[in-house]
Amino acid sequence: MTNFISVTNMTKTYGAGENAVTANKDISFDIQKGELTIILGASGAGKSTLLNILGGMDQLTAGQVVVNGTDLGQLDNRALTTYRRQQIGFVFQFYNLVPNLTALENVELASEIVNDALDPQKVLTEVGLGSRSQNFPAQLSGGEQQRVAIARAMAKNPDLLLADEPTGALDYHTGKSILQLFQDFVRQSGKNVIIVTHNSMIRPMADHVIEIFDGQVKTDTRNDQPTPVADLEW
Ligand SMILES: Nc1ncnc2c1ncn2[C@@H]1O[C@H](COP(=O)(O)OP(=O)(O)OP(=O)(O)O)[C@@H](O)[C@H]1O
Repeated sequence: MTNFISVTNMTKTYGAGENAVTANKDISFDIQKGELTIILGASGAGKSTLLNILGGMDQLTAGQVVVNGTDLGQLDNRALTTYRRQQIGFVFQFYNLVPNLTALENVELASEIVNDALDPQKVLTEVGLGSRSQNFPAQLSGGEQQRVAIARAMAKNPDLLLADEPTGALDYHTGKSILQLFQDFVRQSGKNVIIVTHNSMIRPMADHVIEIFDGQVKTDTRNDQPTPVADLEW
């Protein structure tokens, strides 16, 4: 197995002097190719900070982060932008769709900025929204909007899909169907998904769970036999 991601003694501090906040402290872990990884932790533990660094949205303060052979600490802003564009798909808690564009146009927006994009209509069909492509976000339920957001992230054909509390605004059953989509995507594409959550009940669905407490790695556990989302109850 090859390491797809290596994080070594990574520290992220916001601000300076008396006001400095160290959100990630000396974090180390590896992630293998094709893994569904869950980063687990309470509010304020430093999960989003870690995800933002992996996604090139923020720069680390110390240590090393290598994603798919790219040493993120060595990239200037311009190179980080290219990295974000070409290699990363993001899914957020509140979907972040453009309200005056249709579902299809929202997905096209992402596919247009990369070289090897997938067909937007096809991807919408894959997430179960093939017949809703002409609807605007306000005409879709929360779960459907999140499916559009996932289609938008997947259409870029990224090596790494990052999701920050993707079911945080959804009810139990809708949330479960969204998690199923991520698990299917990993199994079918062999690509990597990292889900950040505070919900420890979903940990059995992952291949790998990294628990963050107070900015540090508390536990790092691999799961040889992850549970299909359909069999999970919480
Ligand atoms: N841009 C920033 N400037 C200053 N402090 C920040 C910034 N971003 C995060 N922090 C601080 O870093 C710490 C970790 O925040 P982070 O958002 O990573 O936690 P989290 O585990 O994702 O929490 P939540 O689940 O509530 O989003 C917090 O104390 C937060 O206030």
